[in-house]
Amino acid sequence: MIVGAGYAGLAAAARLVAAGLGVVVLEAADRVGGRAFSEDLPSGVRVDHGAQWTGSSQQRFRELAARFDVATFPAWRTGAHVEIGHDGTRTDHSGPGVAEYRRVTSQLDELASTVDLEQPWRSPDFAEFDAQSAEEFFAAQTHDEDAQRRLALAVQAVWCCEPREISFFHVLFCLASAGGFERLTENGFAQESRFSGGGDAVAVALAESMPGVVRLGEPVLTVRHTSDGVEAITANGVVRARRAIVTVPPAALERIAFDPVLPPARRGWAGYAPMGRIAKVHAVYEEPFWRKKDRSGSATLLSRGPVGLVFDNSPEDGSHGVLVAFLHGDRVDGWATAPDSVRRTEVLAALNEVAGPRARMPVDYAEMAWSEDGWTIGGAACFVTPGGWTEHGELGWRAPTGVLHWAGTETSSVWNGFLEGAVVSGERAADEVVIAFKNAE
Ligand SMILES: Cc1cc2nc3c(=O)[nH]c(=O)nc-3n(C[C@H](O)[C@H](O)[C@H](O)COP(=O)(O)OP(=O)(O)OC[C@H]3O[C@@H](n4cnc5c(N)ncnc54)[C@H](O)[C@@H]3O)c2cc1C
Repeated sequence: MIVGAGYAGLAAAARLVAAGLGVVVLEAADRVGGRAFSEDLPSGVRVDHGAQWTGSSQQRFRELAARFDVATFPAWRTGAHVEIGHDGTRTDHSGPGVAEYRRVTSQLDELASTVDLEQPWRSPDFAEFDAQSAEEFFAAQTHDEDAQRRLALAVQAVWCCEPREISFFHVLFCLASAGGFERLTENGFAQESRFSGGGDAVAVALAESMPGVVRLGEPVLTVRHTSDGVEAITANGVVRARRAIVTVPPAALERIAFDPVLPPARRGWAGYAPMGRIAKVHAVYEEPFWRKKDRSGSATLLSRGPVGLVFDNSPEDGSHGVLVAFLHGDRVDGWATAPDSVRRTEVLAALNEVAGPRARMPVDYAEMAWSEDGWTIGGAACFVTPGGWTEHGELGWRAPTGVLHWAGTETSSVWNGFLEGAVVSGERAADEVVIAFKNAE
């Protein structure tokens, strides 16, 4: 059995079905896709509340998309980028601190190149890097406050937390898993293209390719496991299997009662792996009016407001204009709990800064704060707090617990935190199950 019908669970299921095994996927929500969730707004525009981009170096995911004829198109980028500085200064280029920022990020790449992705605890200076936060490392490398603000925004954008919260080793590990800082943060890599049918289109196609396998609206409440098998008690009954692959993010494990309780390392790991905080807000317009002024619609906001990044998320056919605002880390916390009208006003004020007064008058408007999502409880992924890798990485990260196997993007050595990581993790866990069955024959 598989717990969770996000990309990890569906990729695992497809691998097991291909190996001729009987599989059931238990999904709490009433849809597949997990952190990839697309929706048609009243204007007819389809938006991605969750994952939206893919890049050509995300090989397994692209292969799956091609298998199901899910088309992609290049993300909209032409025109000038806007940057709003911490003091509100607006420029059409990058402001101060860029050279120093680049010096530190190339240092990060150098350190990341030494990370052992399969056994991270064997990496050089592992314990030293894991003991400190990214903030501590940055402060020791540069006194340039503008560069530090840029580094902070990069951490917020990628890990959806603050530099003070995240293990510096975890930053290096993720950089290594993606192939470098540039691939994570610069246009044309992780943000190269979007899906014509939405970020969950491949998930929907995968589920449809395995009729009867996925059971929606079936949250797993308790998992009883022995050396002989596993029993999941769901809201609808009991499901039994020889092995289980659990794909929920570590932070969501606390919603499942395990009997017997999970080993200390696995529980400890989950305690060091909180979910990031992210919200996306889409504002839809009759046309992408910013392009008439040769603006790309993309912006970096180093100012104090809730919005950190803005992109042109217009549909492929250009029938409407869509701006998407990203809110991350501390910036989400106060915003998400503010009254509707305050949240909307703050986001539209930021879009006004970026694209001009027409941005204040969208024809459609949609918010999604992932911390409010009942089953995923945050995003884009879990991050690891200082000391977590050292305390529990070796035994708690993804080593199987008897008949329980662990998947989900957080367990991936490749593109950890991304769709690609989810697929790779699901296939790896499925292979563990197949090998376990062969060994038992
Ligand atoms: C706002 C946002 C933007 C993102 N943008 C991108 C992007 O552009 N590109 C990219 O590559 N990645 C992006 N990501 C990350 C990407 O979405 C994730 O890495 C990926 O979807 C994780 O897949 P998963 O299968 O590991 O986990 P999930 O998608 O979280 O799947 C886990 C599933 O388990 C279910 N579940 C939880 N608890 C239970 C339970 N008790 N019983 C049964 N089911 C349960 C959940 O409902 C969920 O469906 C983004 C994420 C977010 C939130």
